Amino acid sequence: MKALNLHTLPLADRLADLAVDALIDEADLSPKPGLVDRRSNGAHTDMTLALMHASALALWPCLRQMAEAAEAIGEIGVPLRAALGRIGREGEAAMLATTGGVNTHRGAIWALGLLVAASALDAQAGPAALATRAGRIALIDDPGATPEDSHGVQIQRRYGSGGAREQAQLGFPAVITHGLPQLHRSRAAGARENQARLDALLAIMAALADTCVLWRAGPQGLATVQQGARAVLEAGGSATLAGRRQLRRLDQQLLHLNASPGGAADLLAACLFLDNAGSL
Ligand SMILES: CC(C)(COP(=O)(O)OP(=O)(O)OC[C@H]1O[C@@H](n2cnc3c(N)ncnc32)[C@H](O)[C@@H]1O)[C@@H](O)C(=O)NCCC(=O)NCCS
Ligand SMILES: Nc1ncnc2c1ncn2[C@@H]1O[C@H](COP(=O)(O)OP(=O)(O)OP(=O)(O)O)[C@@H](O)[C@H]1O
Repeated sequence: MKALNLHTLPLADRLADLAVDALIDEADLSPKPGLVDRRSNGAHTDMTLALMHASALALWPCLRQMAEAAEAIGEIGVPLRAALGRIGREGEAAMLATTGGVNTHRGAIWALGLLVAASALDAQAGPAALATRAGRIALIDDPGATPEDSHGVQIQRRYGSGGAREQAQLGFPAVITHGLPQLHRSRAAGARENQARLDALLAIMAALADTCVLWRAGPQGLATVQQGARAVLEAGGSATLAGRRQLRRLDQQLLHLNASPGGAADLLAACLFLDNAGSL
């Protein structure tokens, strides 16, 4: 039987496949502190692993359309930003229809949408160049945006924290400076892939002002998340017994605080996407 040559699939299909794979891998990764994973629903009462999977799969058409729009428009500017905004809002509607109104992947549509579009403009670019290019798209005002009072907007007002929008506009520093280097360091040190990914998530958590955490647990909760994530890595990471003990402790603390690092989880998916984008 002739093997299927994946490279014959259109670029936009391959990018959407890669992004959905990253979302599924993020959801499956266990044990994640406070988040939905294979073990439990973490600090969430309205989400399950099956719901995360269904949501991820429902986003495939939206991610493919974003890549197609970038290929068709061919350059960074207002027309591309407007197209991504429109498709992103349709993606959010598809997500909410699939989950019965639960916000499973809002931040992920934003981060992966920008990265998929950046990759479609130049599939040969490396992770740092893709993140910078995604940041340039995020800096453009979306002419179709309507004012909203999301949790992120309220947190920005209360604490001045820039959240998902600013993280993208800066070129995803939590991923490029923290998540990806930690993923590579842990792999090089002999950690299993699952452990290297957990370490990458922890490195992102330690660096990020996650508005999901700020919303539910305030600045004190955010400090607990950041310090706890750092403590796991300083103990040797999730490949060591001491690191796993700290990770268990952090998970219990987050459940007690009802806090969940959802923004860091979205950025881990972005990190996994960028790690694999070279294999296109
Ligand atoms: C910019 C976005 C994320 C809205 O941000 P805002 O902070 O107002 O919203 P909200 O609190 O509902 O969601 C934020 C999401 O980002 C994640 N997040 C939280 N903190 C961070 C952070 N510091 N860095 C990255 N992601 C974060 C969370 O998981 C959450 O899901 C985006 O959803 C948006 O503007 N959507 C409109 C449609 C659009 O333009 N889409 C473009 C597709 S490329
Ligand atoms: N494995 C995961 N578990 C939980 N959340 C995740 C996971 N992966 C990504 N996320 C992100 O976390 C966000 C969910 O956070 P949260 O439930 O705090 O949001 P909310 O619905 O805005 O607020 P709340 O439920 O606190 O009122 C999602 O938008 C999603 O982007």
